[in-house]
Amino acid sequence: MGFIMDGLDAEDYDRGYRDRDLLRRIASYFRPRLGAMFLVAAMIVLSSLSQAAMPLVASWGVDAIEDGTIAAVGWQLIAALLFAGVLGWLFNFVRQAYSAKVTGDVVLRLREDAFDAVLERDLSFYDETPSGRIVSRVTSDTDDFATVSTLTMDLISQVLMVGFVTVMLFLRSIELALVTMLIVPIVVGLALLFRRMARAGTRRAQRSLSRVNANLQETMGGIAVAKNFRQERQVYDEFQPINRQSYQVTLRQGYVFSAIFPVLFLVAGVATVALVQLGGTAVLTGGLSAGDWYLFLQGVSLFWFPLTSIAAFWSQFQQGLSASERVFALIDATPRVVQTAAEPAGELAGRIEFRDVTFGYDPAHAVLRNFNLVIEAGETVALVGHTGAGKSTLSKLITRFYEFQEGRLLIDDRDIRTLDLAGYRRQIGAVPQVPFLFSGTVADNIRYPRPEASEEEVLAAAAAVGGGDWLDALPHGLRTDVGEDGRALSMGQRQLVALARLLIQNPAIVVLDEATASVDPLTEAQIQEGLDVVLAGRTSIVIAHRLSTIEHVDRIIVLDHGQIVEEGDHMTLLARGGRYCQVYNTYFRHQSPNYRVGTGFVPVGGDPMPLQP
Ligand SMILES: Nc1ncnc2c1ncn2[C@@H]1O[C@H](COP(=O)(O)OP(=O)(O)OP(=O)(O)O)[C@@H](O)[C@H]1O
Repeated sequence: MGFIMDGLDAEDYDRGYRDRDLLRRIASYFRPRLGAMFLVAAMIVLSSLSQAAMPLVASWGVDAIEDGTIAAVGWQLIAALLFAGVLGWLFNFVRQAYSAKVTGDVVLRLREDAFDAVLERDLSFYDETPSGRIVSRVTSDTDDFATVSTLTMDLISQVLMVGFVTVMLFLRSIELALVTMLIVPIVVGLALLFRRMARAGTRRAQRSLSRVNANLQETMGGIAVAKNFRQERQVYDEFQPINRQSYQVTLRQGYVFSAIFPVLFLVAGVATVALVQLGGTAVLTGGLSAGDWYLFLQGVSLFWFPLTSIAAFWSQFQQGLSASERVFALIDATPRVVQTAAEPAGELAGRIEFRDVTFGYDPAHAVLRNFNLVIEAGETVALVGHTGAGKSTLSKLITRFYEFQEGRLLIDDRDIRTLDLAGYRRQIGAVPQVPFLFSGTVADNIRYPRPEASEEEVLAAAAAVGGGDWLDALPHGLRTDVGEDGRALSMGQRQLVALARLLIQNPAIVVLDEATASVDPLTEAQIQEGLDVVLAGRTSIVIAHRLSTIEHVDRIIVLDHGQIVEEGDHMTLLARGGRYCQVYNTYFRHQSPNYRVGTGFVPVGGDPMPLQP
C-alpha cells in the first residue's frame, strides 16, 4: 500500500472544493453556450421520446396479432417503426453534434484559463511544482473535465428516458410498475456508496499520471546530462517504479469501476425474472393483454439500462469533478508576490535600495537577514561570492519573482510593492546564465521584447553588440534558425543574441547572471564589447563570473551567507587582502591572460602586497 500511495499527495496549492461550489463553477463555463445547450436539451427530449415510442408501437403489433387485425394495420405499424427509428437517429445526430461543440468550446476556454494561470504564477511556484505535473493539469485533466459534460448530457437524456418509460409502465400496470420501482432505491443506494470510493480512486490515478508526466519532462530536460554521465540505466530505474505505481493505481481504479456493473446487473436480472413470472401469470389469468406484457418487458429493459448507467455515471462524474477540482486549484492558486498598489512605474531612473530586507525561500530559513544595500541609478555593481552566498537571490527579489518577508525594497525611493508589476518588469532586463531562446530565427529572438521592432532596429541592435561581426558566422545571418532552446547556436552566440535582445528592450535596470561556460577569446571579446554597450547608462547588477567584468564595474559587492562582507572596486579590494581576495583566488585569478598554473594568487589576511603577475 505504501508504495502505491507514495508521492501521490496533493500539491501545496491543491484544495478541496465543495461539490456545490464546483458545480457552480463548472456551470459558469457552460453559461455562454446556453442557446446550443437548449437545442441539445430539445434534441435529447425528442430522441428519448422516439426511442420510448418503439416498444409502444411493437406492443400494438402484438395486440394486433392477438386479435387478428395485423393484416390490416401491419404496414402502418412498420411505417411507424421506421419513422420513429429515422427520427430518433436524426435527433440523436443533431444532439451529438451540438453537444460535441459545446464540450469543445468549454474545454477550449478552460484550457485557456489554465494556461493563463500558468503564465501568471510566480517563479516560486515553478520551483516547487514539477512542470510535468502542471502540463498534466492543463492537458489530461481538462480532457477528463470534458467527459463530465458529455456524461452529463447522456445522463439527462437517460433520466428523461427513464421518466417516459416509468409513465408508460404505470399506465399499463400499476402493480408491475411498483415491483419495478422497488429496485430503484437499491440501485441508487449502491451508486451513492460507490461514489466515495470512485472519487478517491480517480484522484489518486490522476496524481500518479501527473507524476509520470513530471518524470518524463525532467528526463527530457536533462537527457544530455544523463547521457553524458551514462546514467540511462538510473534514469530508467527511476521511471520504472513511478510508471508501475501509475499502473497499480489505475488497475485498482479499474477494479473499483468494474465492480459496480456486475452488481447492478445482478440486481436488474433478479427483478426481470420476477417481472416475467408475475406478468406471465397476469396474461394467463386475463389481467393483462399479451401486447401490454410485451411492452412491459421491453419497457423494463429500456428502463434498466439507463438506471444502471445513471449509477455508474457517478463514478465517471467523480473523475470529471476531481479533474476540474485540480484545474480550478491551478487557476485559483494564490500568488505569493502580492502588490499593494499598481501605480504606473513611469520611466525608471533605476536606484535600488534594500532596506532591512529579510527573505527565505522557506520563511523558516532566511537566506537574507536584515539586508541593506543601495545601488545608485546608472551604477554597475558586480555581485561575487562563493556558491550559495545569495547572489541569485538578490536578483530574484529585484525582478520581483519572489516575495520577501520583511523590510522594504525601494526602486527610485518607491516601494516595489506599490508599482504596476507589468510596467516595472518591462523596464527590467534579466539575462540568465544560459539565455533561453525560443524556436524561430535569431531576428525573432532579438525582437522578442518588442515584437513591433523593425528589421532595421533589430539589425542595429545586433550590430551594436560586439560590432556585429558575430552575425557573419551564422549561416543565414539574422534569419538563422536557432533550433529548440537555441541549440543550433553556440553558447557564445546565444549570449550575444541575449545582449542584442536587451538593447531592443532598452531597460532601466539590467540583472545579468554571467555565463560560467568559457567561450573562445574572440567571442569573449565580442561579449565584453556587447556588455559595455548594453550596460552603459543603466543600473546594472551583474552576478560576475569573468575577470574582465569585475575589473570594470563601479563597485564589487562580496556576499557570504546572505551578508555583504566587503565592497569596493577591484584594485582597492585586492589591495585590502580581505574576503574579496579569497574569492578572487578561487574564481578569477586563472582568467588573467598572464596566468600560469600555480601563480596569480593575491595575499589574503596579511599586509597588502603587490600583485603577482
Ligand atoms: N528555489 C530555491 N528554493 C529553496 N532554496 C533556494 C532556492 N534557490 C536558492 N536557494 C538557497 O538559497 C541560498 C542562496 O542561493 P543563491 O542561488 O542566491 O546563491 P548564489 O550565490 O547565487 O549561488 P550560485 O553562485 O551557486 O548561483 C542557498 O543556500 C540555496 O540553497
